[in-house]
Amino acid sequence: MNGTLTNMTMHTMTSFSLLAPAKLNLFLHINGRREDGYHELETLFTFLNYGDQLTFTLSETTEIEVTGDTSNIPLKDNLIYKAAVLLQKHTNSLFGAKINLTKILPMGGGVGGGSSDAASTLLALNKLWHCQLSLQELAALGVQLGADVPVFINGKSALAQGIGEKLVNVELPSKWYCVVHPSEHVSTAKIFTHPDLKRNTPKLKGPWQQQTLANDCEPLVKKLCPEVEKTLQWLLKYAPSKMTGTGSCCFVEFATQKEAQHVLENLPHNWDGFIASSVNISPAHTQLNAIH
Ligand SMILES: C[C@@](CO)(OP(=O)(O)O)[C@H](O)COP(=O)(O)OP(=O)(O)OC[C@H]1O[C@@H](n2ccc(N)nc2=O)[C@H](O)[C@@H]1O
Ligand SMILES: Nc1ncnc2c1ncn2[C@@H]1O[C@H](COP(=O)(O)OP(=O)(O)O)[C@@H](O)[C@H]1O
Repeated sequence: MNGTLTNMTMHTMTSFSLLAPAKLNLFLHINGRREDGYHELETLFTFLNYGDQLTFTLSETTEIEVTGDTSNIPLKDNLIYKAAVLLQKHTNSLFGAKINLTKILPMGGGVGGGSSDAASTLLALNKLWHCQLSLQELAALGVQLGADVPVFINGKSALAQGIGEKLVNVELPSKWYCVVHPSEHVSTAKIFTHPDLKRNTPKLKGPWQQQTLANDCEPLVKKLCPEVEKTLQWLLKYAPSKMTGTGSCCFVEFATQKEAQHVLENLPHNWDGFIASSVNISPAHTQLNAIH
């Protein structure tokens, strides 16, 4: 077969799917409030092999269409749509896209669902529209959509500072997590603007592995959301329990899937939950690298 480039039809992908993985904050320290009202953080991000499913199809018009589990979010407020429009304007792209969302992650759960959707949209359309922006350029766009969009664009477990955009990659051992979502939505903005939030934790001195670590949002969220307090208490029967981000999701960590599954099987009926293993490389990046 004559394999020279000139005789080959370049098969460019015009439709593919990407995961928008969940993230966990294995600890979250708040060092202080900045001039712009955002907070200086020190937090450890890892990804889970579990998340929303997004399908992207190239369209010859400039229209951006979002279908599927858009629930009650107006199109203009959907972070998927906002990400697509942001990239389209930034690159003066003449293409559009049809994007379908299968929502798996709880909204406002502290697992980064909306931010991850936005990041996977930027990563996918960068490839679909042949924009060829670097990850740094995409992260600089992404941070305009949310403070934890950059970590999903970067796609590696990371120690983060700044508002969550200054990243140092880390290698963590893979673990199994049981993540529980008490039926309460916690607004990230409400927690960060609350007067009782602990926001004076000093920066870590030395390796994080040798320090006392916590989620500084936990005491306030436990006070405001009794269901979160109950969830953390209930999970303690199995392992040390933590809340991720500003909540409301809480999690316990195990070495094996069997242990995580056991907790899930005993979950009280009014709580949702899932189990997943952690990965240092975002599954969205793994999938993207397999698309030619
Ligand atoms: C707290 C973290 C920890 O990973 O995750 P979640 O709990 O949201 O999952 C993130 O920093 C959240 O990132 P994200 O959810 O994108 O927040 P954004 O939409 O950017 O910000 C929502 C609001 O939270 C506050 N905010 C957020 C991040 C930050 N470093 N300081 C802040 O003060 C601001 O009041 C902002 O208006
Ligand atoms: N595609 C989306 N998926 C989830 N949330 C979205 C989306 N688009 C906009 N949002 C809004 O973003 C907010 C935060 O979403 P999310 O990132 O899931 O929270 P968290 O970071 O706490 O996990 C939600 O209140 C929701 O209204």
